Amino acid sequence: MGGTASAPLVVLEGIAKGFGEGEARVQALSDITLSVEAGTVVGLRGPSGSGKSTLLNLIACILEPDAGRLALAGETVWEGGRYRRRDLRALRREKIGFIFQFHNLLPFLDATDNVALAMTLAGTGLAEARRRARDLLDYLEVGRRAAAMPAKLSGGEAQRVAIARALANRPRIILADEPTAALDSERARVVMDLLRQVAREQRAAILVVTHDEKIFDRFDRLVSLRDGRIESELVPAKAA
Ligand SMILES: Nc1ncnc2c1ncn2[C@@H]1O[C@H](COP(=O)(O)OP(=O)(O)OP(=O)(O)O)[C@@H](O)[C@H]1O
Repeated sequence: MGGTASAPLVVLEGIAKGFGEGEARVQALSDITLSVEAGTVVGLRGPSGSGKSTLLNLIACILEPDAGRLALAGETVWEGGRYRRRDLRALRREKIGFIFQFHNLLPFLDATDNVALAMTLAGTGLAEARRRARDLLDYLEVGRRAAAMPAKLSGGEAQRVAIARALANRPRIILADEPTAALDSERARVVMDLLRQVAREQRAAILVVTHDEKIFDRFDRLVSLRDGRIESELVPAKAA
């Protein structure tokens, strides 16, 4: 890793993104400059339509920016009107883990295989993938549910399985879209504390889109978007 070890894992410089043409044009993001270091959990908040999902999708290379520079894990990924990497799918698989509001577990695979699948798709053999899946489920304290089908898991358990899946390929960057929206306060805090632990122990950068005020104190930084711009940023007071 050498010189890039201490560089921020996510860097956006002057990023802009619009949708549509002419009268119907919507400027979803304007002049976004933001860096996220390893070991940090950043919250993204803002009113509906302020650009939170667009920002996450740009970092994930699912949407292409119109202007600016995007660098992930020390590598410039988009600049000067084009992607600097050809294989965006491989980039996503290697560098990024995703966690969604509704965990999106596959209903016909048990917890272990939901996690293992992410690894086999990336080329890991099935036996090794299952072994690591069980280790991850243990790490997230849901190991005793390893053989359960998603329909039998509680919301909090399912979200931990989804986090295990997001960690499967050891991504340094984790993007989460409202990961606690379907959970009560207690479980939401547990999930956020797990994400904090992952950030610290695995030196990951985690960005979480959230409307959920009950977890605001769990972030290292809380960035507020309004009308596609960064309106403010604060360091929340930490609750015990
Ligand atoms: N694919 C698209 N085509 C056209 N307009 C879009 C598209 N995606 C987003 N937008 C517009 O871009 C702006 C930002 O949307 P975005 O979904 O990023 O907001 P958000 O902050 O995530 O909102 P919410 O909290 O409701 O999910 C909105 O005006 C939205 O209507």
